[in-house]
Amino acid sequence: MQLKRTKDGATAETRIAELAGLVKLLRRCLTQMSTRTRSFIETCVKFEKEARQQVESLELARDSAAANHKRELAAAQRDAAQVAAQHKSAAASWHTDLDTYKSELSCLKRELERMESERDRAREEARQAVASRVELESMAQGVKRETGQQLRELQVDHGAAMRQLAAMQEASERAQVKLQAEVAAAQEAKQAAVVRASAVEEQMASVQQRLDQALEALEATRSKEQDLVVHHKQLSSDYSAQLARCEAAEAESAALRRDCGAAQELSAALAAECDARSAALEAATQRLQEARAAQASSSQAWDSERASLQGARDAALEREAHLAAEKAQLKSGLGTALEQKALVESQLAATLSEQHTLRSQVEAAEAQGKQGQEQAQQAMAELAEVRVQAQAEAAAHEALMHDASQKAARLARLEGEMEALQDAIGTGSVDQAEMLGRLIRRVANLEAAIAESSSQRRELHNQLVELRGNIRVFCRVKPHPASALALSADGASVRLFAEGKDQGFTFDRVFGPQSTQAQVFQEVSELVQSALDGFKVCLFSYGQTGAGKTHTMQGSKGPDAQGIIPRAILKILDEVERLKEQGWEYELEASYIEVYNETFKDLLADGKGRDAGKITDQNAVKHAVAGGHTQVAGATTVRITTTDAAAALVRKAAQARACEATAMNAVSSRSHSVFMLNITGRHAASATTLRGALNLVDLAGSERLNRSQAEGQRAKEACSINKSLSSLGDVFAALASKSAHVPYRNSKLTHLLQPCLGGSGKTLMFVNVNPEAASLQETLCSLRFAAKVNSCETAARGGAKRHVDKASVDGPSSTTATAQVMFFPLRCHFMSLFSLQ
Ligand SMILES: Nc1ncnc2c1ncn2[C@@H]1O[C@H](COP(=O)(O)OP(=O)(O)OP(=O)(O)O)[C@@H](O)[C@H]1O
Repeated sequence: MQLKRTKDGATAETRIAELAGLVKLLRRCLTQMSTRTRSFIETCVKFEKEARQQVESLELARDSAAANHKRELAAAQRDAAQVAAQHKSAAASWHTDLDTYKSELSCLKRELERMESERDRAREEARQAVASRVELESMAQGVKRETGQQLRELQVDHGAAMRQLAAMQEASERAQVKLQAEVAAAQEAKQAAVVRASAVEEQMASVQQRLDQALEALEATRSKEQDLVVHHKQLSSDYSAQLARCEAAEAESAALRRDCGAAQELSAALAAECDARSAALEAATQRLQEARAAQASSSQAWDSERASLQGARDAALEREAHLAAEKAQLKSGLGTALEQKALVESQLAATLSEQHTLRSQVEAAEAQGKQGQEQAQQAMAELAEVRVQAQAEAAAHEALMHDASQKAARLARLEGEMEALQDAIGTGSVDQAEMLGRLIRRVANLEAAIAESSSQRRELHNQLVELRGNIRVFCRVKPHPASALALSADGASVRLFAEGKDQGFTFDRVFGPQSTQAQVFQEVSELVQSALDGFKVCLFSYGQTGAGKTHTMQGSKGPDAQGIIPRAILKILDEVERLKEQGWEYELEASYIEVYNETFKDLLADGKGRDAGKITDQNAVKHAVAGGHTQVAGATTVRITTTDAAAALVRKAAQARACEATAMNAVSSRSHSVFMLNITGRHAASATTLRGALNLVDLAGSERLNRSQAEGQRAKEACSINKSLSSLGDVFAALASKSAHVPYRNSKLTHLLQPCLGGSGKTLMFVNVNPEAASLQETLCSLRFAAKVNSCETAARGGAKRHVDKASVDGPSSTTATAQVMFFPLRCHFMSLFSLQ
């Protein structure tokens, strides 16, 4: 302006002089400027020194605060855990007690019911037992009575039978004696009768003889009589004849009388004759009379004889009759005696049979008596048994009653306790409710404290991670029998002899050949946790082909051989499950991208072939503003909810990955693969949303072109790989040199990973090295590259940022705020520097 303003009439000399003046002025200005700059630089240096001191003091304060925080957090966690445990244990014990009481009560109730039913049953049984006992007793008494009666009867019967038997025996004996006597008498009588009978028979014989004689005499008499009769008849006939003759004579006498007159004369003559005749008649009459007298006398004699004979006969008959009667009597006596004997015999037999019967009866009675006795004994035994049983039952009943009363008392006591408890619960419901409310409040406070402590833990954890550095480098050495590398004992450095000198490299962690996948993941798990806490996290595996990059990232089959990707997914899913309890809801969206020849390829796309899943859009990478998620347009996004789904996704991607044979590694990955997991966590209670991302990158081999002898397509791949790796190196270099411009867009890979690589992300790089002597140069290159990355400090640009959205008016999360406050002075200082520039 001064130079432009040319004064009128100014000459060259004046203008030179003027310019000289201006130059002087400028020199003065410059001098002043340099003085001021110097002083400013000095001030800056001073200020920086102060700032450093301040930072140091702040760091100290922060450390102490962090330590305090940690201590407080630990104490709070302990307190919270203690209180939670106390609460839990108190609630659990209270619930357990209550449950125990309830179960005990229900148990006791059940037991009581059972016992009551048992008691009722026992009562019923006891009643039945008593009734049966009474019945049995009555039965026993009846039996006893009956038995006694029977016994008595039997005894009486027995006695009577015995008496009867004795009497009968006596009677039978008597009867026997009598019978014997009678028999003897009968025999005697029989003998006598026989004698008498013989005598009678003799008599009878004699009588018979006499009778016969008499009969004979009678016969004779009869014959005589007949003779007499005949004689008489003769006489009678004679008499009649004589009478006839008399009559005739009388007729003749009359005739004679007449003739007597005539015959008187003649009578006289005839008188004379009559006389003669009368005299003859008289004589005949006389004779007749005499005959008659003789007859009369003979008849008298005969009559007497007859009478005597009749009498004799009658006597004999009488005697015979008497004898017959006697005989009959004797016979009847004999028959009677025989009958009596038979009777007696039958009586005897009957008596004997009766005796036998009686004996058998007696025996039966005795047997019955014995049986009765046995029965009685049995009944007595039964009775005793029944008594014992009844006593036992009574005792059992008593015991049951006692038990029941005890249990009833226990139940009553428990019911009382229960009532008391219920009263306590009822009356203390207010206290209980208060207590419960207090407990709930305490639990809520504790949960809040836990949430707070959890967020503090996150903050502290991230501070810790930040303190360790937002770009960290781990070295992993592949196992090899002839290792050209020497690992230090501290596990943080590695040494190798190359280019004529011993060279050492220090990293955040060095994993030896023996280190396992689990140990490796253990070290990176905090970064995975950071992704869940809302950070953009990126993990690389870098190294020459065959150095173990895929092994580290992907691993192989089997739980022990699994690499970081499957383990990270597992951890995240576990954490998501665990955080659900704290009210966090997480959403996991995964993509698997391949960067091949500077072109994106969707590894989850369906279809086969070279161009399958190829993303032609050059602006496919979309970084959302305000900490949102990065998306690759056209790439498949899969929502992960289970480990199986994640495993299937990883498998699919691994199959789709472009693997081509090279001279160095038969399955060498000629592309970079990026497993992108966008994590969104929402906490409804605190209206918080976290947006984290986990990018797990398996880089292509970093070997030099000539070594892999790649040609054509392989050479193009190698160029592309080298380009993207060198771009990655450039980004790290820019970050390391705190360059204003970081060339993220120089490669697709760095562009994709920009949010993680930048100051607000967290990066971990694995440098995988093959310790074989042949790979020494490549190993040296890899280690040098890793060492450069390790020297980067992205925290100087504001540190890692947690991407938290809060619906409340609190503004950004405390973590972010802390991180910003912590680095504010430095940033201001550099900002002012940049403004001056
Ligand atoms: N730490 C290790 N322990 C055991 N085996 C290993 C280890 N590292 C690598 N390997 C084995 O070495 C071989 C090559 O490893 P890997 O495929 O992981 O190499 P890479 O670096 O991914 O190679 P490229 O870049 O060509 O894909 C594999 O068989 C793998 O199992």
